[in-house]
Formats: sequence, structure tokens, C-alpha cells
Amino acid sequence: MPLNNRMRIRVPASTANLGPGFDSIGLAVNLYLTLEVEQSNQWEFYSANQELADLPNDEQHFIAQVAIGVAKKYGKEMSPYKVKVASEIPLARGLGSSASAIVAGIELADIACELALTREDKLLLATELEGHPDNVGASIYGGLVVGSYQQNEVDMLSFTNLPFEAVVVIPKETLLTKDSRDVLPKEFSRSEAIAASSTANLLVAALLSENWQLAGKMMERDRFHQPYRRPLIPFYQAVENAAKKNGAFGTALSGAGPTVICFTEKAKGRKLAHSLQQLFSEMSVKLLSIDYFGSLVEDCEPNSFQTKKLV
Ligand SMILES: Nc1ncnc2c1ncn2[C@@H]1O[C@H](COP(=O)(O)OP(=O)(O)OP(=O)(O)O)[C@@H](O)[C@H]1O
Ligand SMILES: N[C@@H](CCO)C(=O)O
Repeated sequence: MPLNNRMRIRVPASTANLGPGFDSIGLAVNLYLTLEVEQSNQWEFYSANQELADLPNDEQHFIAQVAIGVAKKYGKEMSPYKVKVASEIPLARGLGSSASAIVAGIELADIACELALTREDKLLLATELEGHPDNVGASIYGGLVVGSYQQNEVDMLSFTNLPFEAVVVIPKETLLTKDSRDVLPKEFSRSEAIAASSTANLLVAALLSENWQLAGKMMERDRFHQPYRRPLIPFYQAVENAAKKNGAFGTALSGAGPTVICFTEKAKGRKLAHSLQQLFSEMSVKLLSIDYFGSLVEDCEPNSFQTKKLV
């Protein structure tokens, strides 16, 4: 369907890795990037979010660039759109903001150019742009995703009905994924690779069999990235200790950080969130549930949220 009327695109945030599942495991959570789009004679971006205020307001906007690039890949020309953006996903904090923007751009190109992309097509396009499938997979499919990106293919499974929830501790400071990847080793020895991948394998088995104690142990045993990134996150240990004392079964760095994510069994998150907010009052503490819908496109009423033009 060509995009003549106003449409809404909604994409969930995501947390990647869950400890040892580096570049492979992702979980969609209930914070959203929402776009209202309608055809226009030029690209225009509007938002009421202060955090998005410094982004370009024209064709240079990241979401426009993604949409234009995807259309081009399919031999189509992307016509310009007026885009209103609302986001609950903090930028560069480890909650998949760039992945959600990539998925939104792909969804926009799909509906605008009638590409009829499948979820698998969107996953491959998004993975090529992001470099790994964990965040984008969760944002597209929803739920818990486990994926592998090799030889220009992405294989992924997604899981629903997961009886756990999460509390995130989000600092004010940003940490760009690029900077947080720069501190990681380029290579691992065979024994390190076996330890790291066996930990990730067992994490998946533990989560899916609801063995929370073992899942938490595997989150802490990550060998791929957390040992190298922890020095960048001075409050990590304090959050982990407090989370354990207050009912979390596991703690991990959310994506590339600096947000720290703590997991509890269902219905135990509220108490944990309350305790962590009291202890870490200078940070934003949020109780999150799992999103099982993934990205959605629907018709919408005009002006369903307030915005102003980006400058
Ligand atoms: N809604 C958005 N619109 C335009 N650009 C965005 C948007 N969200 C994120 N970005 C771009 O992505 C950058 C952040 O990407 P980065 O990969 O560093 O962090 P992240 O995706 O939030 O964290 P992580 O990948 O660890 O989950 C921002 O600085 C901005 O350039
Ligand atoms: N798997 C990625 C997620 C952040 O983009 C990382 O940890 O760097």
C-alpha cells in the first residue's frame, strides 16, 4: 500500500547480550521509538524530545538515510516524508536506540516503496547496517532472540512467554557503542573461546528451562565483553551487589553499556526497582517488561503526539 495517508511506525527498544550472548542474544523491552509519517515535498523531522533536538531535521537524519539506502538497494527512489518522532529510548545508553532507528527506517522504506519485505528480509537489511543481529532482531521480532550472522546470512529464533522482567539503571552519561567496542580484544585463544561460548550456550538453556539461578551465574561468567567494559562503568559493581540483595537473579551490562540491567522473576521487579531507585537516586531506574510484538506499522489519527521541528 503506498503511503498516502498518515501512518505510525512503532519499534521497541532492546537489550543485547544478556551477559555472554555477545552479538547474538537480544531481548525486546517496552520502551518505544514512535514515528508518525506522511508524504511531503521535502524531508522534515519534528520531535518534542530534547534528546533528539541536535539531530538533523532533513534528509541527513539517520532514519531518512536508512530509508533512502534501503529503497536504493531495491532499485526504487524514496520520496520525501514529514516525520514526527517520539522516543522513550535514551540515546547511546545500551538500549538499542540505533537499532530501533534502523528498523524504523527500513519499515518506512518498505511501506513507502511497497517493497513487501518479509521479517527475514528486514532482519538481514538491519543486521548489515548495525553489524550484528541482537538488537535489530529483538526490535523486529519482539521477545527473546538468539541469532547468528555469518556469510551474509542471519539465522535467528525468537521466544515468547518468558516469565521474567528487568530493571534497568540508566546513568546520565552516554557511551557510544563504537567506543565501548574499541576496548575489546581482537582475538580469543581456543580455551577462552570455549569458556565464553559454553557460557552463552548454557545461558540460553538456563533461561528457556527457567533455571534462574544458573542463568544469573552464566550472566556473571561472560568472558566476551563485560570484563573489558566494566572499567568504563564505575557503578556496575555497586548495582550488581544491590540487585542481588534485592531479589535479582542476574545482572548484566545492557548492550554496550553504560546501562546496567538486572533480571527478576515475574512480579518481583517492582520491589527491586524501588530499592535500586533509592540507592541510585542520581540515575534513572525503570522497571521493564518484555515486548512480544516487535516493530509495528499502523494507520494513525493526525497529531496523536506533540512535536516541534528539529533545528
Ligand atoms: N531516534 C534516532 N534518530 C536518529 N538517530 C538515532 C536515533 N537513535 C539513535 N540514533 C543514533 O545512534 C547513536 C547511538 O547509537 P549507539 O549504537 O552508540 O547506542 P545505542 O544503540 O543506544 O546502544 P547499544 O547499541 O549499546 O544498545 C546516536 O548517537 C544517534 O547518532
Ligand atoms: N552486541 C553489541 C550490542 C551493542 O550494539 C555490543 O555489545 O557491542
